[in-house]
Amino acid sequence: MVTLKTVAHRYNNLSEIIFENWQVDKTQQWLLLGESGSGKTTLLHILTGILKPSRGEVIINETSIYQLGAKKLDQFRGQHIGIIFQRPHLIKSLTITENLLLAQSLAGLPLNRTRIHEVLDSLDVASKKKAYPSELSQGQLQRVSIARAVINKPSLLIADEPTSSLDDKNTNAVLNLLLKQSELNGSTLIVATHDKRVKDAFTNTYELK
Ligand SMILES: Nc1ncnc2c1ncn2[C@@H]1O[C@H](COP(=O)(O)OP(=O)(O)OP(=O)(O)O)[C@@H](O)[C@H]1O
Repeated sequence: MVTLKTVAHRYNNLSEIIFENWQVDKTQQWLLLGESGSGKTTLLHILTGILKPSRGEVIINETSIYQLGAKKLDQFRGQHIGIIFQRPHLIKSLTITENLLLAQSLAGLPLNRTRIHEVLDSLDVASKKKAYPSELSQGQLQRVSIARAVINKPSLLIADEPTSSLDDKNTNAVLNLLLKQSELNGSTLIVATHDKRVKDAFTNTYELK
């Protein structure tokens, strides 16, 4: 499902960050751990097609992603990779439904309002579908961010520090949502964090040294 082969990255003249080979199988749930500065964000950018590593190969769903042209890579990302950022990235001038329609459209997929309702409902925010992001609470916004990440049933769902600003109760709630949504959508889940509270929920760990 996801394979990292002899991947390493060097920023300018800094020393090379070397990533151990990694094989992630379909529907597995992984934690990506590492201290600050160890390269988590770099690896997430490499995995999501944003940063071409200086060397090595990244294969997602049998596609070696950095061999795709820019346009194909953009479309591949929209269709196969869902990303949940630490803070919600929604477009303020669009309603929740319009934000999700945009995610379908950017991936080159047909617009599907039934799917949007179904996903919002599974995250308990369907009542907000006509609202604007500024009208939602932080917790609701985070659930909508998860909805946007899973709307196209991505094979790979990636969350970057989803719990670092949350208290224990909300940390558990968000983790459970991520685990449930990855199962519902048949997605492989990778959660990057330095939040040790998250460790117990996962059996697979990739640790950056
Ligand atoms: N654009 C860049 N140009 C130069 N160096 C960079 C750049 N981005 C990151 N680095 C360096 O690469 C190393 C890894 O950074 P990265 O952001 O991947 O770490 P991280 O594990 O995500 O850290 P944190 O948990 O603090 O966000 C660090 O030494 C950082 O200074």
